[in-house]
Formats: sequence, structure tokens, C-alpha cells
Amino acid sequence: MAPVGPHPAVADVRRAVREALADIRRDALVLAACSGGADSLALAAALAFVAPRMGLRAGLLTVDHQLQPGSAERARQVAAIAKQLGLHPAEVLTVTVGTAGGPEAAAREARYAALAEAADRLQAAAVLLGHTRDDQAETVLLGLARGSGVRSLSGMAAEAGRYRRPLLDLPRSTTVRACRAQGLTPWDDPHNEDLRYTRVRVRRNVLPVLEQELGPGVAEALARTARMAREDADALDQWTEKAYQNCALSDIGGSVTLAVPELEKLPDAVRRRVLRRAAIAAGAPSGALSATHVLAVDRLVTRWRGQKAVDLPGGLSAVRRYGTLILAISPIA
Ligand SMILES: Nc1ncnc2c1ncn2[C@@H]1O[C@H](COP(=O)(O)OP(=O)(O)OP(=O)(O)O)[C@@H](O)[C@H]1O
Repeated sequence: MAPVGPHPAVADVRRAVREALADIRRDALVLAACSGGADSLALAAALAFVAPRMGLRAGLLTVDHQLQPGSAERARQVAAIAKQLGLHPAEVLTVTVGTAGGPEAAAREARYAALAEAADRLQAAAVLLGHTRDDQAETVLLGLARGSGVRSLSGMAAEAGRYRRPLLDLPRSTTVRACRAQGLTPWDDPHNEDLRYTRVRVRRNVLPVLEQELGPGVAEALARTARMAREDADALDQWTEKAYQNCALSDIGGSVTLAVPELEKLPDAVRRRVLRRAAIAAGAPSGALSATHVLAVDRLVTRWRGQKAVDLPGGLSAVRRYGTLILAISPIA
């Protein structure tokens, strides 16, 4: 009799995890970050299966945000499932969520801080996150709606520092089926159904309409867009860095001087990135520097009519002096 292989969805998740761990050295510890939802539960189960076969150690971290009644008990249940799966260590990280930046951002900040602390303490080689292709599609749509550039359209990276996202090419439906096939009962976070959150509205209302009107495969196409946009953004970043080095006549703490004739040779996309890069080098806080600021500085290069200095965040100003553009703490002497 032919041996019965795993369910196709289970096999898909295991393959994705195996590929994501291919470069990790033997005996290293890999941790699954698991909320108990279908995506990260399927991820944890796949890690438990795959890691020992690759000579790796596998553990699990679950964060109790203490934001909902019963969250501590649920976190304990996730840790218990982890132990049954053979994941060790299986830790509950209890955090206190602040308020800065709104509830979602504050919870994310507390979660990543706890994951990073545990990963350092346990000397883990990698922490796996359960984001799927659908999460990626939602991220791209949210970026599009904000009117963002290619970097933002490139969504989430498959690998960023210690974090890896093995499921980024798999649909959420695969993780749901993988859990069912293994008898794992995921926890459905009520926040995932709460239509007050923009991301939930994108998931529940926007993507289904796009699929219905444009045909199936929209999520896949958006995830593909993210991959291509990431390559483009990486290339533009490299080009910008080279161009910056070429344009910068001086770059000394808090003051950057750029050569206007060199800036004029650059295509808009690169020149504006160079200007942004220069403003940050001069001390502008990147979060506060908007496209409008950069465009105003750009006009000192491309639409020069003797304008006055442009004010930038961080007490900076940009001023044109003959063939140079100076970005420095104002007032410029
Ligand atoms: N409480 C948590 N503890 C540990 N890891 C978490 C927690 N919440 C989220 N994560 C990690 O971040 C990933 C993305 O989280 P997000 O909140 O966007 O999705 P989710 O609906 O919780 O996903 P899942 O279906 O895996 O639970 C999860 O797949 C998981 O790896």
C-alpha cells in the first residue's frame, strides 16, 4: 500500500517553513511567535515538525497583551499546545500595553519589544511570524490608499533582521485547512472581526469586492506587486546612496551641502530621494519629513526664482546659495 502523505495544506506550510530555515546553522534555536490564531498555529506546528529533521531546535513565544478578559488563560493554552507539539521552550510573555500612537500601534510595539527581549535572552537565531499572502495583500492596499511610494507598496519583507515570514506566499485558507487537518483549534481573535479597524474593513469588505469584480487572484497579484516593488525600492535606494555621495560637497553633523549642478542631472525620483536623505543626514526626524517638505526643497533646485529658505522639521532649513543647496539648523549664517 502506498504510504499516505500529509494533507496538502500541511505539506505546503511545512515546505514554506523548511525553505525559510534553509540557511540557519545546525543546533540553532528557532522560535515561532504565536497568537493562537490559525496562521501562527499552523506555523508553529510546521516548525515543530520540520526543525528536528533539519537539526534545529524549535520553541514558541506567545504574548499576553492583557487587553481582553481571559487573555492570560488563552496564552497558557497556546503554551500548552506548544508543549504537546514538542516545542521547547514555550513561553508566555506578559506585557503592559501603553497608549502611544493608538491601541494597535501600542500593542504592536509592546509585542515586538517582548519578542526581541526573549529572542536575545534565549539566543534564538530567528523568530518566525505567521503573516500570510492575504496579510501582504492588505498591507499593499493600505499603502496604495495612503498614496505611498514603492517602499510602502513593497509590503512586509520575508526576512527582516531576526524576523522571518515563511507564509508570505501562502493564502490564509491554507493555514486554516492545515490546522483543521492536524486537529488544531485556532483561536479567533474578536479584533480580527472588528470593523472599526481599517485593516479589518480591507479584509472583510474591500478585498472580497475586488475579487468578485476583477476575478480571483487579486490577493496573489497584490503580493506579486509587493515583491516587484521591493526590488525596485531596493534598487532606487542603492542609486540614491551613490547619487548622494556624488552630490554631497560636505556632510558634517547637522549641516549638509549639495552641488546643484549634480542634483539637476538626476531623474525626479532619485533627486527627491537624495534631498530626503540629505535632510535626514542634517538632522530632520524622518517620521516628520513629508513629501510636501521634500517637494518644497526640490523647487529650490528645479524652479529656482530666488525663493527664501524652506523650513523643515527638527528646526532645519534648506537654502540655495549660488550653485549649492545647504540644509542645516536655521538660521543659516
Ligand atoms: N499575541 C501574540 N503572541 C505572539 N505572536 C503574535 C501575537 N500576535 C501576533 N503575533 C505574531 O504576529 C503575526 C501577525 O499578527 P497579526 O495580529 O497580524 O495576525 P493574527 O491574526 O494574530 O495572525 P494569526 O492568525 O497567526 O494569529 C502572527 O502570525 C504571529 O506570528
